[in-house]
Amino acid sequence: MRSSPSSTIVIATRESRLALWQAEHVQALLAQRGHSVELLGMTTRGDQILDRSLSKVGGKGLFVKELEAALEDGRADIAVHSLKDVPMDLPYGFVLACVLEREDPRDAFVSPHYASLDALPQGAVVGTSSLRRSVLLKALRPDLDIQPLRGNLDTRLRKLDEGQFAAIVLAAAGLKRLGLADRIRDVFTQDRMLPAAGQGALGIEVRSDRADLLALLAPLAHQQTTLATAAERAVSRAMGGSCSMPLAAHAHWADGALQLRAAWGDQDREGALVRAEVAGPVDGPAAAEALGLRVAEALQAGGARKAG
Ligand SMILES: NCc1[nH]cc(CCC(=O)O)c1CC(=O)O
Repeated sequence: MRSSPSSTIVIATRESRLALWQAEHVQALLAQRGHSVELLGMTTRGDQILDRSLSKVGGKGLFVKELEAALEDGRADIAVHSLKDVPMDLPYGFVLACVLEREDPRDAFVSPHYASLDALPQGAVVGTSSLRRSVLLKALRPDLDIQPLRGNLDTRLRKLDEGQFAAIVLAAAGLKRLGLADRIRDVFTQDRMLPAAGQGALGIEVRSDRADLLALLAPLAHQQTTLATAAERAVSRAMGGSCSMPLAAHAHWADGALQLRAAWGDQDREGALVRAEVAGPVDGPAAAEALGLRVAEALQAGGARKAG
């Protein structure tokens, strides 16, 4: 049972430095609105399994299940997630209450010795455990030796500094949030490396029966990010997306329209990428979803195959 008074909002959070930053960020936003907020730190299966590629051990749900258990039994009220790590369909009884304004959605090139991907010598070892980043890197530089890289941000940077890799590729958002922006040597433009659905955005999950929290959190929503990420997540959902599929989806606003791009990597044919792009006016969640479905159809028309 929770010991705090019921007027205090309890945030369930993983205990990595990034997760804590994100939970504290939401804590500060709610405090500004006069709410009292406490954090409940937890270790998830995804944090414990560090020796295997996540795509082999059950996917991204690994990072959210324990947090949902805390919401279920009332130990906590809300869970703050990197939207990228939130499965496309939440378990029954849970909803995303809101999506906050997005940080930099791009991927970053980090290296002690080289200024950019193009500057890497032939056959250089590059660390990433993201299938999406692997296929996009292979498409840009087929000669590279892509090796798995797991662990939280500090662990990944330490492995780089120890010399295990010539370079690593990480989300710019995480580095910026932790004050590590000076480690970024280069950022990838979206025509070179398209981000994952939801990258850089935060989502707040609650139990769907908590109308009180849905109302309280609604003002934190950022409408443009909400619609852009809804379109991105619709592509992923339509493709049966999980982290075992190399799929990129990113939407940005241009001239009042939402421009949605996606890329799908064929794991059977190294370096083969299917790309699709659709733009249109989007005035609400249904239109965002429809844009996502159009892009998923275009991917499939180009040869992309759904999972499962
Ligand atoms: N999969 C791990 C993960 N989940 C969220 C982020 C940080 C960036 C974000 O908020 O999207 C990261 C690290 C990374 O991809 O380098």
